[in-house]
Amino acid sequence: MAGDRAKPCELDQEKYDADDNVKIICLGDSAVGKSKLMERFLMDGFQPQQLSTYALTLYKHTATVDGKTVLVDFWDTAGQERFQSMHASYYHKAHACIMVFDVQRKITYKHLSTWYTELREFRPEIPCIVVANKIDADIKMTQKSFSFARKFSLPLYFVSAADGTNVVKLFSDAIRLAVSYKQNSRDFMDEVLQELENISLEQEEEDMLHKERRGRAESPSPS
Ligand SMILES: Nc1nc2c(ncn2[C@@H]2O[C@H](COP(=O)(O)OP(=O)(O)OP(=O)(O)O)[C@@H](O)[C@H]2O)c(=O)[nH]1
Ligand SMILES: [Mg+2]
Repeated sequence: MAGDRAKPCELDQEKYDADDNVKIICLGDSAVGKSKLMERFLMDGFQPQQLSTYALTLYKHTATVDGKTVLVDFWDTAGQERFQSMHASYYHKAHACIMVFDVQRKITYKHLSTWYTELREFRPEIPCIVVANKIDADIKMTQKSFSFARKFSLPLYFVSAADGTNVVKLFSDAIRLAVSYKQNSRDFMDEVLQELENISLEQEEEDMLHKERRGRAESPSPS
């Protein structure tokens, strides 16, 4: 779907036409393949060199969900920040989370619980997908049952950024979940209520102005 690929310079008109805008964050230890997964999905490519994400990378992407244009912000950051804990703004208003571990390094699987605890502190309700990456390196791992996902009733995807297995499915499902969360969550209701409040405040202001003007018109002018 060429139309769904990242187009950094052409977003303005699409932004204007878009029905929705969602934020998806990526969590997981350093070198589990977070950036490579995004690269694979957004650029349909894979450069094997190891380059740890330095600060924050934000990828803008346009997708179509049920015939509607959706703007997606993918947030990617360095996994080593786990030891200092992620800045709150990383989680702020996120609509879905992709949480990655490396099937070749057990420790990255063990650390999922720390990532998950932090995620839930900031975003108690958002959909979260657990991702077992690098299955190209050890296909037997797809036979293993990873109890972490089951324990928290989270979907588990076996993927490979290197050969592309399940990558499009993972991201398409994450976008779908993010959109549905945004439409149905309390966050959304809060936004609607805030909007209604703003409208009624504007109405009140208008009424006051109207009354003031009428009062001035009715009171006899000093002669
Ligand atoms: N075999 C294999 N290697 C992978 C795969 N995905 C990533 N890698 C390799 O794993 C290394 C780390 O990948 P990154 O995407 O940079 O990892 P990251 O999670 O973004 O790491 P930080 O930015 O440090 O948090 C790179 O050398 C990649 O080539 C995969 O699916 N299969
Ligand atoms: Mg990275």
